Amino acid sequence: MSNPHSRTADDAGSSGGRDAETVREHSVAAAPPREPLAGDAGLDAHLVVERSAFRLDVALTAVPGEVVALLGPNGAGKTTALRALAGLVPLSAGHLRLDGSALERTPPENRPVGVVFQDYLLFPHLSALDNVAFGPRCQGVGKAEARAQAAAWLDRMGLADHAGAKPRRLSGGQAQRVAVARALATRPRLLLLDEPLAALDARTRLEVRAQLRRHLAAFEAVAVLVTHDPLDAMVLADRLVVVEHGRVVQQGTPSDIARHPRTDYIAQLVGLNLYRGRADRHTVRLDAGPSITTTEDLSGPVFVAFPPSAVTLFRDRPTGASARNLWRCEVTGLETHGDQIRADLAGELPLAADLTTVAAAELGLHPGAPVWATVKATQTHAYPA
Ligand SMILES: Nc1ncnc2c1ncn2[C@@H]1O[C@H](COP(=O)(O)OP(=O)(O)OP(=O)(O)O)[C@@H](O)[C@H]1O
Repeated sequence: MSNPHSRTADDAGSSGGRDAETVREHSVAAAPPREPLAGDAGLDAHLVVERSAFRLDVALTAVPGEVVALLGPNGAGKTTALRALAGLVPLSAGHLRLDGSALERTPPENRPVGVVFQDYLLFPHLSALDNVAFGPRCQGVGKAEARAQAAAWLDRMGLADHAGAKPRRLSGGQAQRVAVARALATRPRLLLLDEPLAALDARTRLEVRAQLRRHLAAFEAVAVLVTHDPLDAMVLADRLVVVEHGRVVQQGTPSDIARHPRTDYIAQLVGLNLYRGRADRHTVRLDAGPSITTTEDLSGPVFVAFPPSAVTLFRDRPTGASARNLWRCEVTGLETHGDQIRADLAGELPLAADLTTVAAAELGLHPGAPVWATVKATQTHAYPA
């Protein structure tokens, strides 16, 4: 979702004359009385949105504390789904319940929903502190208390020194964190993030992704993020919901989906072997399993990722091959995707490997076949967790 409305927040001044719609996007006014149903905590949505040549029909559920990523190609309907959750697009059919309360008819400003937009939409005339204090103020919190709450959020985001800065003085990564703080300061029961890292350069993205992951892990309500980027989705989310042509084509944990992609798009996009471990220079000891040698020189908790195409399989233990990143595995599944075969491997390191049909035939791969798998350190990618 690039810009949910055609206007910007330029006219959001520091005093009362703010654009009503802008206010609505970022604030949660006192919610009308709702009648929660017992045992229905979290999100239960069936989003149906009819457009001239497009129909979104997506069921989405999540429990409090869960981070769900909506992943899909351009035009799949991710943005439409996010806007429907925010109340910026009406449902044509279906339902939307949050913590047991029906929200279909609740206007956006009354939904307990926080949104972080792709371009952040920070109010340019307000300091970082006042941007964050804005939500609590709209909820009726007194000025001093709202500012105190905002200061605490900025502190949590590592931005205490930038509280007085206007958005134009903030780096992309800092502005992103202010936008997250602003959304969280309203204490939403549903946090929506639209391509939260897309506006950042590659280097900043790494750092901000790791920080965002920590904040999302600490967030006790439901978070839904939209992204094109499989790595963002896999690192940030507990569960991926892949949408193509307005429909959910697959959902599951990142590792389930990477190992058992159900469409060619997913196979290409989320084909990523991803592990957590602890780095000591170029060696990462995995939380469960062996070590992986990487080119990055890191220490402490990290992720290591490599694509299935980086894995080379051998029938017999390769002689002369470096002992690094060499694992004995067993084929547990084979799936064809176009002219590629994805092999699902179990063993000391569960992983997915892509190979051509010719290579698979030459290796005589079949479920139960023992194989040796290698990955060059240069084809792995390690980054702080
Ligand atoms: N206002 C609109 N009126 C009619 N059709 C629309 C409107 N906005 C989007 N669409 C169509 O709805 C479909 C889904 O668009 P949407 O923006 O939700 O996809 P997306 O998955 O978010 O794509 P992207 O990743 O490119 O942002 C597309 O076919 C798009 O052309």
